Amino acid sequence: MKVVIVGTNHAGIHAANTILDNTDDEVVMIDRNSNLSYLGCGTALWVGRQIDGYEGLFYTKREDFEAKGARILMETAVDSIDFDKKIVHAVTKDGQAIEESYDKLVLATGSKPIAPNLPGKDLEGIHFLKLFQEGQAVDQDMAREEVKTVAVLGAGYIGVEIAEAAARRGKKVILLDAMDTSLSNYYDPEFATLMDENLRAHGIQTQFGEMAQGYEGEGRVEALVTDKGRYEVDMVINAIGFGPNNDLGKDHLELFTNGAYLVNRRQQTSDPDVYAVGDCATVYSNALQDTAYIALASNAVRSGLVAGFNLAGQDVEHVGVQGSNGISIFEQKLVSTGYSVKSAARFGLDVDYVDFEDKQKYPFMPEDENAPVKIRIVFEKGSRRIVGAQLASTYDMSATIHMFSLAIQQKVTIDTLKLTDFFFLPHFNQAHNYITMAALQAK
Ligand SMILES: Cc1cc2nc3c(=O)[nH]c(=O)nc-3n(C[C@H](O)[C@H](O)[C@H](O)COP(=O)(O)OP(=O)(O)OC[C@H]3O[C@@H](n4cnc5c(N)ncnc54)[C@H](O)[C@@H]3O)c2cc1C
Ligand SMILES: NC(=O)C1=CN([C@@H]2O[C@H](COP(=O)(O)OP(=O)(O)OC[C@H]3O[C@@H](n4cnc5c(N)ncnc54)[C@H](O)[C@@H]3O)[C@@H](O)[C@H]2O)C=CC1
Repeated sequence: MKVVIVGTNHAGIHAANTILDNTDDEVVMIDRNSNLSYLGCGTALWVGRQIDGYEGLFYTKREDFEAKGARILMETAVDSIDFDKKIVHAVTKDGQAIEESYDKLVLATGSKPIAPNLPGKDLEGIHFLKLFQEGQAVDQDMAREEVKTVAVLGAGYIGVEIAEAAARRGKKVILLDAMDTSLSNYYDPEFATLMDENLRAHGIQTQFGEMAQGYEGEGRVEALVTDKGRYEVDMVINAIGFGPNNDLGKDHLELFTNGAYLVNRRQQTSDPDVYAVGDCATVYSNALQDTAYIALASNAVRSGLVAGFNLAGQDVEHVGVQGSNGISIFEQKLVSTGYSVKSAARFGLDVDYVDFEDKQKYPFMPEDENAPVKIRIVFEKGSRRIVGAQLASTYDMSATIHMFSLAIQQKVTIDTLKLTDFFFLPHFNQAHNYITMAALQAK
């Protein structure tokens, strides 16, 4: 069998490795970029000089796939697919048109940053932050002495992380968002405002509840204008979310409401010979118990594995996802899974919640290794199954969210959690720990 994979980043890589490790199939991998496996999560760490450089942000290379027998065509853009004849049409970097036939096709074309369609959008100094090359452009622009003020449009995950990086580079940073807090897609205001205070405490100016209306400047951006003000800036980074890159299959395959390729639990699209994985495809949300779109590397990796196993002849169903995520900015850490109270309402879930706050360890433990942890557990009224959790602390409590992720997946109720056995050792936690104490509040 011949499998063609379009897109060789996280999702495509994991599909390819799974097929190559489990079959003798012919595998052809095609990507328009010159690099593969770039961990975008490291961009802010590198730009903010928290790590030495970008070299470690690539975890595999073309030679690794060639060694396993794959043919890999980089800097080759697929421009169309004949789904009836099962032929992929592409153009190499030298402008040569090529064709690849397939028995099975994997679309792993990822996502595109949403581009604000505002006056002045083509001025110099306005950036996006997805590709490695875009990270390099941001890094180089920030190195310029004249760039003193950086505006970040969108206070989601990318925006907050790059705002921290710009502040660490000594820039004056203005972080703007249409919503009233940062991270509003992931956290309720009681948690998001902790991040907002943290950002402001580190000198970042937050302008929330403002809609950008245009960029101004002569050749290069000089100001960002919103419905509430005009901000003089030397550089702008746009980070208002991702949308699925469905260019190749949108006229042939069934799509989700946002344009993502609709896939079943085996990552198969409406064309049984075409699989879609990663940010270009839908996921099954266990919290919602329905199809959703959640662009995350963690989802890309797992969906690539599922498609790979099925293409290798193993019948594997995706268990679904919770959209578990985390962020660590200066000292503040936030992790969440499933839905917040706010996002549950947006998705039509009728929920209740419990809150608790306590120190991670007993107060007799050294102060510098201890800190308060705030937790919220969200559960569905009626079924009482857990559908979300959020935690905030300066202590690294991040691993706790894995348990909640599994709880949502397995439909654990808030009542089960009340007496669930959690180990206790003073070095780590308290006997009446904040998970138990929060769950016990549920009426
Ligand atoms: C700055 C940043 C930080 C992030 N941090 C995190 C994080 O901490 N945790 C997390 O879970 N997620 C994070 N993400 C999200 C994560 O990077 C994405 O969810 C992930 O990259 C999706 O992987 P993918 O393989 O589906 O798609 P992509 O990474 O978008 O890759 C798609 C590939 O397809 C190729 N392609 C597209 N069209 C064509 C074509 N026509 N012909 C040939 N090739 C094509 C592209 O060149 C690309 O290589 C972050 C993203 C960014 C930008
Ligand atoms: N730590 C992690 O897990 C990370 C995950 N990612 C993922 O990458 C994807 C893209 O990240 P982001 O671009 O940060 O998307 P996002 O969805 O996290 O945030 C987008 C933000 O832009 C705001 N916004 C939307 N339209 C706007 C407008 N017109 N004007 C002002 N603000 C506007 C939204 O309110 C939101 O806060 C997401 O799926 C994210 O989860 C990215 C970085 C880190």
